[in-house]
Amino acid sequence: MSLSDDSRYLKGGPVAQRIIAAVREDAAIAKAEGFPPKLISITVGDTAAVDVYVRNQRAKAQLAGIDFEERRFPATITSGELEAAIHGLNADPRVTGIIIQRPVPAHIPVRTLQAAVHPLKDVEGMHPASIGNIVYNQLDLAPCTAAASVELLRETGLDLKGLEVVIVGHSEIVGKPIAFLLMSEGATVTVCHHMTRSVAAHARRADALFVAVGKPRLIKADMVKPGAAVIDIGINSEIGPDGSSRIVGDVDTESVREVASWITPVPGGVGPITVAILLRNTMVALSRQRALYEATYGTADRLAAE
Ligand SMILES: NC(=O)C1=CN([C@@H]2O[C@H](COP(=O)(O)OP(=O)(O)OC[C@H]3O[C@@H](n4cnc5c(N)ncnc54)[C@H](OP(=O)(O)O)[C@@H]3O)[C@@H](O)[C@H]2O)C=CC1
Ligand SMILES: Nc1nc(=O)c2c([nH]1)NC[C@@H]1CN(c3ccc(C(=O)N[C@@H](CCC(=O)O)C(=O)O)cc3)C=[N+]21
Repeated sequence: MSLSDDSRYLKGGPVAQRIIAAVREDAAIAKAEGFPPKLISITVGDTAAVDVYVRNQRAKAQLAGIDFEERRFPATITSGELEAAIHGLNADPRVTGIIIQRPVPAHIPVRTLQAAVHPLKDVEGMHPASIGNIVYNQLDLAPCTAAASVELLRETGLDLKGLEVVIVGHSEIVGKPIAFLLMSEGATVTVCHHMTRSVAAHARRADALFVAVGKPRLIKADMVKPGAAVIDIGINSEIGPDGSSRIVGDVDTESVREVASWITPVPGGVGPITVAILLRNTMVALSRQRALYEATYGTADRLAAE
Protein backbone atom coordinates (compact mmCIF):
# COMPACT_ATOMS: atom_id res chain seq x y z
CA MET A 1 0.00 0.00 0.00
CA SER A 2 1.38 3.43 -0.85
CA LEU A 3 1.79 5.93 1.97
CA SER A 4 -0.83 8.24 0.54
CA ASP A 5 -3.45 5.45 0.66
CA ASP A 6 -2.68 4.58 4.28
CA SER A 7 -5.82 5.27 6.31
CA ARG A 8 -3.65 6.10 9.32
CA TYR A 9 -2.82 9.39 7.62
CA LEU A 10 -5.24 12.14 8.60
CA LYS A 11 -5.04 14.31 5.54
CA GLY A 12 -5.92 18.00 5.65
CA GLY A 13 -6.55 18.52 1.95
CA PRO A 14 -10.13 17.21 1.71
CA VAL A 15 -11.20 19.06 4.88
CA ALA A 16 -9.60 22.28 3.59
CA GLN A 17 -11.31 21.90 0.21
CA ARG A 18 -14.70 21.52 1.89
CA ILE A 19 -14.19 24.68 3.92
CA ILE A 20 -12.88 26.67 0.95
CA ALA A 21 -15.84 25.63 -1.23
CA ALA A 22 -18.25 27.01 1.39
CA VAL A 23 -16.20 30.23 1.75
CA ARG A 24 -16.24 30.66 -2.03
CA GLU A 25 -20.05 30.59 -2.10
CA ASP A 26 -20.30 33.07 0.78
CA ALA A 27 -17.71 35.38 -0.76
CA ALA A 28 -19.53 35.44 -4.11
CA ILE A 29 -22.80 36.42 -2.42
CA ALA A 30 -21.12 39.08 -0.26
CA LYS A 31 -19.41 40.53 -3.33
CA ALA A 32 -22.68 40.72 -5.27
CA GLU A 33 -24.21 42.55 -2.32
CA GLY A 34 -21.48 45.20 -2.30
CA PHE A 35 -19.27 43.77 0.44
CA PRO A 36 -16.20 42.23 -1.24
CA PRO A 37 -14.07 40.50 1.42
CA LYS A 38 -10.45 41.62 1.64
CA LEU A 39 -7.69 40.16 3.77
CA ILE A 40 -4.44 41.98 4.59
CA SER A 41 -1.34 40.09 5.75
CA ILE A 42 1.34 41.95 7.69
CA THR A 43 4.84 40.46 7.68
CA VAL A 44 7.76 42.00 9.55
CA GLY A 45 11.22 40.73 8.62
CA ASP A 46 11.87 37.27 7.10
CA THR A 47 10.88 33.78 8.33
CA ALA A 48 10.65 30.63 6.21
CA ALA A 49 7.51 29.24 7.92
CA VAL A 50 5.78 32.59 7.35
CA ASP A 51 6.69 32.59 3.67
CA VAL A 52 5.06 29.18 3.17
CA TYR A 53 1.96 30.34 5.02
CA VAL A 54 1.61 33.63 3.12
CA ARG A 55 2.16 31.91 -0.23
CA ASN A 56 -0.69 29.54 0.54
CA GLN A 57 -2.92 32.30 1.88
CA ARG A 58 -2.56 34.16 -1.39
CA ALA A 59 -3.27 31.06 -3.50
CA LYS A 60 -6.31 29.91 -1.51
CA ALA A 61 -7.75 33.41 -1.11
CA GLN A 62 -7.69 33.72 -4.88
CA LEU A 63 -9.44 30.37 -5.20
CA ALA A 64 -12.10 31.45 -2.69
CA GLY A 65 -12.67 34.87 -4.26
CA ILE A 66 -11.22 36.87 -1.37
CA ASP A 67 -8.96 39.83 -2.20
CA PHE A 68 -5.55 39.34 -0.63
CA GLU A 69 -2.83 41.90 -0.08
CA GLU A 70 0.53 41.39 1.55
CA ARG A 71 2.19 44.27 3.38
CA ARG A 72 5.84 43.56 4.09
CA PHE A 73 7.78 45.72 6.52
CA PRO A 74 11.53 45.68 7.20
CA ALA A 75 12.78 44.16 10.48
CA THR A 76 14.07 47.62 11.46
CA ILE A 77 10.60 49.22 11.65
CA THR A 78 9.45 50.52 15.06
CA SER A 79 6.44 49.26 16.93
CA GLY A 80 4.87 52.74 16.73
CA GLU A 81 5.15 52.81 12.94
CA LEU A 82 3.51 49.39 12.69
CA GLU A 83 0.70 50.36 15.04
CA ALA A 84 0.05 53.43 12.89
CA ALA A 85 -0.14 51.22 9.79
CA ILE A 86 -2.60 48.90 11.56
CA HIS A 87 -4.78 51.84 12.65
CA GLY A 88 -4.90 52.94 9.02
CA LEU A 89 -6.17 49.49 8.01
CA ASN A 90 -8.71 49.50 10.87
CA ALA A 91 -10.13 52.74 9.48
CA ASP A 92 -10.25 51.55 5.86
CA PRO A 93 -13.77 50.28 5.08
CA ARG A 94 -12.46 48.15 2.19
CA VAL A 95 -10.38 46.02 4.57
CA THR A 96 -12.25 43.08 6.13
CA GLY A 97 -9.48 41.32 8.02
CA ILE A 98 -5.92 41.79 9.23
CA ILE A 99 -3.47 39.00 10.11
CA ILE A 100 -0.12 39.72 11.74
CA GLN A 101 2.30 36.95 10.84
CA ARG A 102 4.34 35.65 13.75
CA PRO A 103 7.10 35.81 14.77
CA VAL A 104 7.92 39.53 14.61
CA PRO A 105 11.42 40.83 15.46
CA ALA A 106 12.30 40.76 19.19
CA HIS A 107 12.19 44.56 19.63
CA ILE A 108 8.49 44.63 18.70
CA PRO A 109 6.01 43.36 21.32
CA VAL A 110 3.68 41.14 19.26
CA ARG A 111 0.91 41.53 21.83
CA THR A 112 0.82 45.29 21.27
CA LEU A 113 0.33 44.68 17.55
CA GLN A 114 -2.39 42.08 18.12
CA ALA A 115 -4.18 44.48 20.45
CA ALA A 116 -3.95 47.26 17.80
CA VAL A 117 -6.08 45.26 15.32
CA HIS A 118 -9.74 46.23 15.70
CA PRO A 119 -11.61 43.22 17.19
CA LEU A 120 -14.06 43.28 14.25
CA LYS A 121 -11.12 42.81 11.83
CA ASP A 122 -9.25 40.31 14.01
CA VAL A 123 -9.45 37.23 11.76
CA GLU A 124 -7.14 35.19 14.00
CA GLY A 125 -9.00 35.87 17.20
CA MET A 126 -5.77 37.06 18.86
CA HIS A 127 -6.93 40.43 20.28
CA PRO A 128 -7.21 40.01 24.07
CA ALA A 129 -10.94 40.72 23.76
CA SER A 130 -11.33 38.05 21.04
CA ILE A 131 -9.31 35.29 22.65
CA GLY A 132 -11.42 35.66 25.80
CA ASN A 133 -14.41 34.41 23.81
CA ILE A 134 -13.09 30.87 23.66
CA VAL A 135 -12.97 30.75 27.46
CA TYR A 136 -16.72 31.42 27.28
CA ASN A 137 -17.21 28.64 24.68
CA GLN A 138 -17.97 31.12 21.90
CA LEU A 139 -15.98 29.29 19.26
CA ASP A 140 -16.95 30.64 15.82
CA LEU A 141 -13.80 32.76 15.44
CA ALA A 142 -10.93 30.86 17.09
CA PRO A 143 -7.19 31.08 16.29
CA CYS A 144 -6.86 29.31 12.93
CA THR A 145 -4.26 26.65 13.71
CA ALA A 146 -5.96 25.62 16.93
CA ALA A 147 -9.31 25.32 15.15
CA ALA A 148 -7.65 23.41 12.27
CA SER A 149 -6.04 20.90 14.65
CA VAL A 150 -9.34 20.21 16.40
CA GLU A 151 -11.06 19.87 13.01
CA LEU A 152 -8.57 17.12 12.06
CA LEU A 153 -9.09 15.29 15.36
CA ARG A 154 -12.83 15.24 14.59
CA GLU A 155 -12.02 13.40 11.34
CA THR A 156 -11.02 10.36 13.43
CA GLY A 157 -14.60 10.02 14.65
CA LEU A 158 -13.34 9.70 18.24
CA ASP A 159 -15.78 10.86 20.90
CA LEU A 160 -14.20 14.01 22.36
CA LYS A 161 -16.13 13.70 25.62
CA GLY A 162 -13.80 12.40 28.29
CA LEU A 163 -10.99 11.86 25.77
CA GLU A 164 -7.49 12.00 27.32
CA VAL A 165 -5.75 14.75 25.37
CA VAL A 166 -2.15 15.87 25.83
CA ILE A 167 -0.85 19.03 24.17
CA VAL A 168 2.90 19.64 23.89
CA GLY A 169 3.56 23.39 23.55
CA HIS A 170 1.57 26.15 25.24
CA SER A 171 1.92 29.20 23.00
CA GLU A 172 -1.01 31.61 23.06
CA ILE A 173 -1.62 31.11 19.33
CA VAL A 174 -1.61 27.28 19.23
CA GLY A 175 -1.28 25.21 22.43
CA LYS A 176 -3.42 27.28 24.78
CA PRO A 177 -6.37 27.80 22.42
CA ILE A 178 -6.38 24.07 21.54
CA ALA A 179 -6.68 23.36 25.27
CA PHE A 180 -9.70 25.69 25.60
CA LEU A 181 -11.40 24.39 22.45
CA LEU A 182 -11.08 20.79 23.64
CA MET A 183 -12.13 21.55 27.21
CA SER A 184 -15.31 23.00 25.79
CA GLU A 185 -15.86 19.70 23.94
CA GLY A 186 -15.55 17.77 27.20
CA ALA A 187 -12.03 16.38 26.78
CA THR A 188 -9.63 15.98 29.72
CA VAL A 189 -6.67 18.14 28.80
CA THR A 190 -3.02 18.14 29.94
CA VAL A 191 -0.69 20.84 28.63
CA CYS A 192 3.12 20.28 28.55
CA HIS A 193 5.87 22.83 27.95
CA HIS A 194 9.62 23.15 28.35
CA MET A 195 9.40 23.00 32.16
CA THR A 196 7.31 19.79 32.18
CA ARG A 197 9.35 17.14 34.02
CA SER A 198 8.61 14.27 31.67
CA VAL A 199 6.83 15.12 28.43
CA ALA A 200 7.14 11.41 27.50
CA ALA A 201 5.29 10.22 30.63
CA HIS A 202 2.36 12.54 29.86
CA ALA A 203 2.40 11.93 26.12
CA ARG A 204 2.22 8.13 26.59
CA ARG A 205 -1.15 8.50 28.38
CA ALA A 206 -2.78 10.42 25.55
CA ASP A 207 -5.60 9.12 23.35
CA ALA A 208 -4.98 12.25 21.29
CA LEU A 209 -1.56 13.93 21.24
CA PHE A 210 -1.15 17.46 19.82
CA VAL A 211 2.39 18.70 19.21
CA ALA A 212 3.21 22.39 18.55
CA VAL A 213 6.79 23.07 19.58
CA GLY A 214 8.91 23.76 16.50
CA LYS A 215 11.46 20.93 16.98
CA PRO A 216 11.80 18.29 14.25
CA ARG A 217 11.37 14.67 15.46
CA LEU A 218 10.77 15.69 19.11
CA ILE A 219 8.07 13.01 19.43
CA LYS A 220 9.32 9.44 18.97
CA ALA A 221 7.41 6.16 18.87
CA ASP A 222 8.13 5.35 22.54
CA MET A 223 6.29 8.54 23.58
CA VAL A 224 3.02 7.50 21.93
CA LYS A 225 0.29 5.21 23.27
CA PRO A 226 -0.61 2.41 20.84
CA GLY A 227 -3.80 3.36 18.99
CA ALA A 228 -3.52 7.10 19.71
CA ALA A 229 -4.26 9.96 17.31
CA VAL A 230 -1.21 12.17 16.77
CA ILE A 231 -1.75 15.70 15.45
CA ASP A 232 1.56 17.19 14.28
CA ILE A 233 1.34 20.97 14.08
CA GLY A 234 5.04 21.78 13.67
CA ILE A 235 6.19 23.45 10.46
CA ASN A 236 9.98 23.35 10.34
CA SER A 237 12.20 24.06 7.35
CA GLU A 238 15.02 21.56 7.04
CA ILE A 239 17.73 20.85 4.53
CA GLY A 240 17.06 17.31 3.26
CA PRO A 241 19.69 14.66 2.40
CA ASP A 242 19.70 15.85 -1.23
CA GLY A 243 20.56 19.40 -0.12
CA SER A 244 17.17 20.92 -0.93
CA SER A 245 14.93 22.62 1.60
CA ARG A 246 11.83 20.74 2.82
CA ILE A 247 9.14 21.03 5.50
CA VAL A 248 8.94 18.61 8.42
CA GLY A 249 6.77 18.55 11.54
CA ASP A 250 7.61 17.93 15.21
CA VAL A 251 6.85 14.20 15.10
CA ASP A 252 9.13 11.40 13.90
CA THR A 253 6.41 10.26 11.52
CA GLU A 254 8.17 7.17 10.16
CA SER A 255 8.45 5.50 13.59
CA VAL A 256 5.27 6.94 15.17
CA ARG A 257 3.03 5.70 12.35
CA GLU A 258 3.83 2.14 13.41
CA VAL A 259 2.29 2.81 16.87
CA ALA A 260 -0.45 5.39 16.30
CA SER A 261 -3.85 4.67 14.76
CA TRP A 262 -3.94 8.11 13.13
CA ILE A 263 -1.20 10.58 12.31
CA THR A 264 -1.21 13.88 10.42
CA PRO A 265 1.36 14.18 7.62
CA VAL A 266 3.53 17.30 7.29
CA PRO A 267 3.09 18.77 4.76
CA GLY A 268 -0.54 17.98 3.94
CA GLY A 269 -2.02 17.82 7.46
CA VAL A 270 -2.93 20.74 9.69
CA GLY A 271 -1.34 23.41 7.42
CA PRO A 272 -3.91 23.42 4.57
CA ILE A 273 -6.81 23.53 7.06
CA THR A 274 -5.20 26.47 8.89
CA VAL A 275 -5.29 28.46 5.66
CA ALA A 276 -8.91 27.47 4.97
CA ILE A 277 -10.00 28.51 8.46
CA LEU A 278 -8.29 31.88 8.09
CA LEU A 279 -10.47 32.47 5.03
CA ARG A 280 -13.58 31.23 6.87
CA ASN A 281 -12.77 33.56 9.76
CA THR A 282 -12.52 36.42 7.26
CA MET A 283 -16.12 35.69 6.23
CA VAL A 284 -17.19 35.53 9.91
CA ALA A 285 -15.56 38.94 10.44
CA LEU A 286 -17.33 40.29 7.34
CA SER A 287 -20.72 39.12 8.55
CA ARG A 288 -20.15 40.81 11.92
CA GLN A 289 -19.15 44.02 10.14
CA ARG A 290 -22.25 43.79 7.98
CA ALA A 291 -24.47 43.32 11.02
CA LEU A 292 -23.02 46.51 12.49
CA TYR A 293 -23.43 48.29 9.15
CA GLU A 294 -27.08 47.27 9.03
CA ALA A 295 -27.68 48.41 12.60
CA THR A 296 -26.07 51.78 11.77
CA TYR A 297 -27.59 52.49 8.33
CA GLY A 298 -30.79 50.47 8.50
CA THR A 299 -29.84 48.42 5.43
CA ALA A 300 -27.48 45.53 4.77
CA ASP A 301 -27.10 46.68 1.18
CA ARG A 302 -24.11 48.96 0.91
CA LEU A 303 -24.83 49.77 -2.74
CA ALA A 304 -28.32 50.95 -1.83
CA ALA A 305 -27.03 53.02 1.09
CA GLU A 306 -24.45 54.91 -0.94
N1 LIG B 1 0.49 24.15 10.97
C1 LIG B 1 0.18 25.39 11.24
O1 LIG B 1 -0.81 25.88 10.77
C2 LIG B 1 1.04 26.17 12.18
C3 LIG B 1 2.23 25.66 12.58
N2 LIG B 1 2.98 26.32 13.49
C4 LIG B 1 4.21 25.65 13.87
O2 LIG B 1 4.01 25.06 15.16
C5 LIG B 1 5.21 25.12 15.90
C6 LIG B 1 4.95 25.86 17.19
O3 LIG B 1 4.54 27.17 16.90
P1 LIG B 1 4.23 28.25 18.05
O4 LIG B 1 3.27 27.69 19.02
O5 LIG B 1 3.93 29.51 17.36
O6 LIG B 1 5.71 28.31 18.71
P2 LIG B 1 6.26 28.98 20.04
O7 LIG B 1 7.73 28.99 19.88
O8 LIG B 1 5.51 30.20 20.36
O9 LIG B 1 5.88 27.90 21.15
C7 LIG B 1 6.56 26.69 21.29
C8 LIG B 1 6.07 25.99 22.54
O10 LIG B 1 6.80 24.79 22.71
C9 LIG B 1 7.25 24.68 24.06
N3 LIG B 1 8.49 23.91 24.10
C10 LIG B 1 9.73 24.28 23.68
N4 LIG B 1 10.60 23.26 23.82
C11 LIG B 1 9.90 22.23 24.36
C12 LIG B 1 10.24 20.91 24.75
N5 LIG B 1 11.47 20.44 24.58
N6 LIG B 1 9.27 20.14 25.28
C13 LIG B 1 8.03 20.61 25.44
N7 LIG B 1 7.64 21.85 25.08
C14 LIG B 1 8.57 22.64 24.55
C15 LIG B 1 7.44 26.10 24.50
O11 LIG B 1 7.35 26.16 25.89
P3 LIG B 1 7.93 27.41 26.74
O12 LIG B 1 7.15 28.61 26.28
O13 LIG B 1 7.64 27.02 28.13
O14 LIG B 1 9.37 27.49 26.36
C16 LIG B 1 6.25 26.79 23.82
O15 LIG B 1 5.09 26.69 24.57
C17 LIG B 1 6.23 25.76 14.95
O16 LIG B 1 6.90 24.73 14.26
C18 LIG B 1 5.38 26.57 14.00
O17 LIG B 1 6.02 26.80 12.75
C19 LIG B 1 2.57 27.47 14.08
C20 LIG B 1 1.39 28.04 13.72
C21 LIG B 1 0.59 27.45 12.68
N1 LIG C 1 -0.08 34.92 13.14
C1 LIG C 1 0.31 33.73 12.69
N2 LIG C 1 -0.57 32.73 12.59
C2 LIG C 1 -0.20 31.51 12.11
O1 LIG C 1 -1.03 30.58 12.03
C3 LIG C 1 1.16 31.33 11.70
C4 LIG C 1 2.03 32.41 11.82
N3 LIG C 1 1.59 33.59 12.33
N4 LIG C 1 3.34 32.29 11.43
C5 LIG C 1 3.81 31.12 10.76
C6 LIG C 1 3.08 29.87 11.20
C7 LIG C 1 3.23 28.73 10.24
N5 LIG C 1 1.92 28.57 9.66
C8 LIG C 1 1.61 27.76 8.57
C9 LIG C 1 0.30 27.53 8.20
C10 LIG C 1 0.01 26.77 7.09
C11 LIG C 1 1.03 26.24 6.33
C12 LIG C 1 0.69 25.44 5.13
O2 LIG C 1 -0.18 25.78 4.35
N6 LIG C 1 1.36 24.33 4.93
C13 LIG C 1 1.04 23.42 3.85
C14 LIG C 1 1.83 23.65 2.62
C15 LIG C 1 3.28 23.32 2.60
C16 LIG C 1 3.94 23.78 1.30
O3 LIG C 1 3.37 24.52 0.50
O4 LIG C 1 5.08 23.36 1.14
C17 LIG C 1 1.16 22.00 4.41
O5 LIG C 1 1.59 21.86 5.57
O6 LIG C 1 0.80 21.09 3.68
C18 LIG C 1 2.34 26.46 6.68
C19 LIG C 1 2.63 27.22 7.80
C20 LIG C 1 1.05 29.41 10.26
N7 LIG C 1 1.63 30.16 11.17
